[in-house]
Amino acid sequence: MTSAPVIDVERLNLSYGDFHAVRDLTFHVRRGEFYALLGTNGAGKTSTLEIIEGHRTATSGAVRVFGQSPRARRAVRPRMGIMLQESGFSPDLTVRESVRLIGRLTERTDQVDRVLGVVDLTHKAGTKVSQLSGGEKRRLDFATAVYGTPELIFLDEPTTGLDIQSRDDLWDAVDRLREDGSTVVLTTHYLEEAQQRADRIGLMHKGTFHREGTVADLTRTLPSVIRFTLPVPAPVLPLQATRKNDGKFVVETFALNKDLHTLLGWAQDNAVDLRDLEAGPTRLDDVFRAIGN
Ligand SMILES: Nc1ncnc2c1ncn2[C@@H]1O[C@H](COP(=O)(O)OP(=O)(O)OP(=O)(O)O)[C@@H](O)[C@H]1O
Repeated sequence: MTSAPVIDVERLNLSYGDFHAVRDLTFHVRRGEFYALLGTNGAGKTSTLEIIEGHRTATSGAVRVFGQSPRARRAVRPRMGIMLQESGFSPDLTVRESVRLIGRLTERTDQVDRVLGVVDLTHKAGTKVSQLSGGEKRRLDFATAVYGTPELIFLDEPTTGLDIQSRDDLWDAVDRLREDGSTVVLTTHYLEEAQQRADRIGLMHKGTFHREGTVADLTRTLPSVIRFTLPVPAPVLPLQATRKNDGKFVVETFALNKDLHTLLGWAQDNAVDLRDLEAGPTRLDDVFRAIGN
């Protein structure tokens, strides 16, 4: 990964009438990076992406994509693959015709059969869009990001409605695009997908960043959690724990390994059966839950 920025956003503002949807937002996405733009409902993610994609004009601020205005469509558009939440393919076109259309609209070159293979729709090539299942339509939407291996790919809730196999296939295809050097910008409410893959995350709330950084940056300020249930009666615990309404004990810690070691040693020494034991690093879900607290 080199450090050349593919996307530069400086003090971006967007108002819808009196409503200030994006507020002084600044961020950069580097070439080859996997950047996840996450946030609460109505945080301003779609509005921000629409400006970067050239679909909407900012109220103020500067946005550059490949060093150019996103409004310079002829220069910028062929280099971007945009998988929207709904691509709006005509219901009367076949899958093959739709994929061919992507080539014409994006001015990228590729082999239609290759793209059909990547999105696993070869067997549906002659089927009309209106006859596809929800998941198959979503895979056809994904073809817009795959066609011609664009340098910059936007994935807007890409796995919504996909079964596990199709999700895994989609992420495998994204991995291959990244191996070819593509930069990826993801929005999703499936936080685990971002946690597993994103190099950096911009976490939006009310039009601006609540936090920005790597997953480790975002999670390090919150404690890890150990949960378990105990048989009654049990000897006094070696750690400070809170007993929840469901009977589970919860230990919050910034020293997960050490405290887990202590707990397991105590259980063994006292022949205590630790039931339903769960322990793990802080998850992005917890960072989200802490927004506004
Ligand atoms: N065309 C519009 N006119 C007026 N307000 C709008 C318009 N589009 C979006 N908004 C408002 O701007 C705010 C940001 O919306 P946006 O769609 O960018 O959020 P989001 O982060 O993508 O949300 P979600 O996760 O719910 O999809 C919301 O409060 C929304 O109601």
